[in-house]
Formats: sequence, C-alpha cells, structure tokens
Amino acid sequence: MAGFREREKQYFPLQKIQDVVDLFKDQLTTPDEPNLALLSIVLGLIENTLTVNRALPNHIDSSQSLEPIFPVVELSIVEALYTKFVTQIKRSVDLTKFPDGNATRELVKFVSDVVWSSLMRSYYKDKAHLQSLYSYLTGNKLDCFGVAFAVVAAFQVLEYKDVHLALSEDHAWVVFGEDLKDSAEVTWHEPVICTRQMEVASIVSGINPSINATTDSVEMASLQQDLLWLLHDLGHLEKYPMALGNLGDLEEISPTPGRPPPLDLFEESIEANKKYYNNRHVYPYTYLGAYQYRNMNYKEALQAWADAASVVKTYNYNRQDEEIYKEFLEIANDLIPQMMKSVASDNAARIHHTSILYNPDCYSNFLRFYDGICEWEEDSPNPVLHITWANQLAFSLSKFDCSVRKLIALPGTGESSSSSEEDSEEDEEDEVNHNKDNKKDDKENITQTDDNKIEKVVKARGRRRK
Ligand SMILES: CC1(C)CN=C(N2CCN(c3ncnc4sc(CC(F)F)cc34)CC2)S1
Repeated sequence: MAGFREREKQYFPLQKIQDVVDLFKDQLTTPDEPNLALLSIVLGLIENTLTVNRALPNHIDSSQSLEPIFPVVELSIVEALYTKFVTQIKRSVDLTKFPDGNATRELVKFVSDVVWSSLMRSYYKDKAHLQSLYSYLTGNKLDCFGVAFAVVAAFQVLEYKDVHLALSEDHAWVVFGEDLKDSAEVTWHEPVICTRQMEVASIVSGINPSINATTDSVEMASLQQDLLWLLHDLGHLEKYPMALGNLGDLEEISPTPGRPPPLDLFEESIEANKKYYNNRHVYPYTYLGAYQYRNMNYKEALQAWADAASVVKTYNYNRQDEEIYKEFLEIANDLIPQMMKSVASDNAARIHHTSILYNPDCYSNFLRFYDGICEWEEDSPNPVLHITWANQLAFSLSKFDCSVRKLIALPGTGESSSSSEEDSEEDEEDEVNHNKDNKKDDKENITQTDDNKIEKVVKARGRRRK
C-alpha cells in the first residue's frame, strides 16, 4: 500500500501550528489534488488532543511561563490511520463491477453504505468533534457533515474526480456525475458545490476549538484562523460565505495584524452570497447581525437581522432547517429583547431621543424582521411561531416610542408612512391574505393584545404582499 510520498513525509513530525500550515500550503499548491483523508486525519488528531483528550500537562519552562504544548503529530500514527482508511475502502469496493470511470448513483449508494455500516449503531450525532476521519477511524462516529465528507474522501481514494461535497447551511451531501447535478438532495436551494480545495476549506471551517461550553482551545482556534487565511489568500473562500463568516468571528476574537477587520469579512460573505447564491443564504446576515449586536451597534444589527429575515421568507420552514430556526429563535426571543432592555435603561439616549427607540428606520427593520419570519411560516409544513414569540414581540414592540410607531403606518391606522422605502410597498394593491387569518385563528393561546399586535404586523405584511 503506497503510504505517503516524500512530499507529505517531509513535514512530519508536526510540532507547531506553522508546521501544519506548511503541510496544508503544500497540499493546496500541488498540481494534483490535496489529500482529503490525510488532512482530515491530521486536523482530527490535533483537535482531539487539544479539546477532547487534553491529557497534555501544561509545560512549565525555565521562564516559569505556562506554555501549552502543541501535540507532536508523528508520521507513523497518521500513516497507520490513513492506511486503515484506504484498506477499508479498497477492500469493500469491487471496482470491476463499476467499469465506467464516472461515478454512478449505485456506486455512490454503495460507498455511502460502506461508510455508514462501519459507524457505531447508536450515538449522539450532534456531539462535537465527530466531523473528521480521525473520529471515524478511531471511534466509528461521524456527524452528518462527517459522513458526507468521508464518502467524498473515499471516492478520492478510489481515484474518482467527479464526486464532490455539496453544502447548504444546514446539510451536507454528495454530488456526482458530469455537471455535478446528480444528487439525492433536490430540496436545497443554492448549495455550495465544492472543489477539492473547497472540501479542504470545509474541514478547516468545521474545526471545533471548543473544549467545553465556555472554553475554547486557543491553539486550535489559532490553527483554524491561520488555515482559513491561507485558503482565503489562495482564493478558495471566494464562493464559501459560511467560511468567510467563520473567519470574521475568529478575527473579532483575535485580530491578525495587517489583516482586514471583521466587518470586511462579513461584507465579503454577503457579497459572495449575492454573487454566487442568488442571495439565498441566511447565515451571512446573521453573522453580521451577531457581530453588530456584540459591539452594541444596535441599528446595524436590526438592519442585518431584517435582511436575514428577508432571505428566509422565501423559504418554507421544514424540520431540516433546525439550525436556522434556532438562529431566528435566539434573535427574536433573546437578543432583541436584551437589546430593548439595555437601550430602554439608557436615560441619556432617552432624554435626547437618540436611541433606536425613536428611530423610524430601526422600527421599520424591526417590522421587516418579523414580517419575514411570518412569511417563512406561511404555507410551511411546520409551524414556526408560538406563544413565546408573541410575548417577546409584544415586549419588544412596546419599547419603541409611540412617536415612531405612528410614523410607520400599519394599515388600518390611516396615517401617512415615513420615508422608509419599506412602506412605499403599502401603496401597492392591498390583498388581505385569507389563509393567514385561518392560521392566526389556530393560535388560540395568544392573549388578546398580542393577537391585535400580531394581526397588525401580519396585516401590514398582507397588504404589502406582491
Ligand atoms: C451565524 C452563525 C450562527 C454562526 N456560526 C454559524 N455556522 C454555520 C454552520 N457552519 C458551517 N461552516 C462551514 N461550512 C458548513 S457546512 C454546514 C452544514 C453542515 F450540515 F455541513 C455548516 C457549515 C459554521 C458555523 S452560522
């Protein structure tokens, strides 16, 4: 079994972050493909050592500084795991039955079953650190991303060039064939179809530096950040909005001297979303919104969250959108109420009417946020809103000053609307949405006032529908 060539071996043992970056750079600038299995095993081994099995003692050197030790990654360990993967795949797949050089649906199904059948029968799929081939080969556990990635890495071992990773914001699967359009999944809009280099970007972006709910491994986050900049400089994040957002978050935590600020990266993520994915991804806007919120730029946060809701309203909510649902739940029922409380207690801003509570654009974006969520729920197989949403809406709504609530005329109040362009749509032919009323009726447990408020927001949307 041909293990690694001299090309890979020269970098081992890996003893510090720069050694890993050098290995990845070489793999990403070779004329042939980067070795997905090798790179996933390396990242998984390091992540496991720095987050799961932190058996490493803190190293106290002569200067008495607590220098954490970066795990020494020996070639022998990595090569043994790599050989185990290659052997398992080649032994299980009899290619003489698949003479065609291109992958077929049957072959993709067969290889997926080989990966799937070697997984542990039952384990918690959403646990952290289950995304790499290291987890697969040493623990027989993979999360949903890990299964799709393992299948793609297996096809690389079988020397297929037409099987790639497809990524949506909530899901990962395998695409294959001529135009990479053949795949089991047809429900997802605008997926990220990866090149081999973007598949490397996906395992770097999927690095999870978390040791526990409150602590991250500084070394692991630093390795992830350096590798994302390497991929960025080589142009492999150009079409990968989530990875750009990831890098923006890392730069906020630990700015790299000489690199652009987080806002530039969130902007790049949004531009990529518009340029390559018909502006149909939500996360670029929620990355930006979360950043603005953390930095108390509340007007800008509402703008980003309204833009995120304007994306999600074009979808129907179904069970698979769990992560995106949780994202909007946290924004509506946690972040915005927190924000309202904090600005309401800002007396100076209240006296001078400078806070967002007096700002019509903020109120307009607030309504646009809820309008998008209501439309997301509409015609969806699964309900989105429940009583907590209504209660938090009523709470947040009530914090805006009555002067600004008058400015944004909700139909039925009759007054002129403010200059914000959102309201010009109200002049459009009003079409009251009947099935929305039916849906409203079955929210019997919402109190009367909340109902009126929801009804007003809903009617505003109903009247603005195209
Ligand atoms: C604004 C946020 C809540 C912050 N983190 C977010 N992430 C979104 C998911 N993340 C991702 N980052 C790179 N690539 C992928 S592919 C994928 C779907 C999964 F099923 F494979 C998820 C994801 C990274 C973390 S969105």
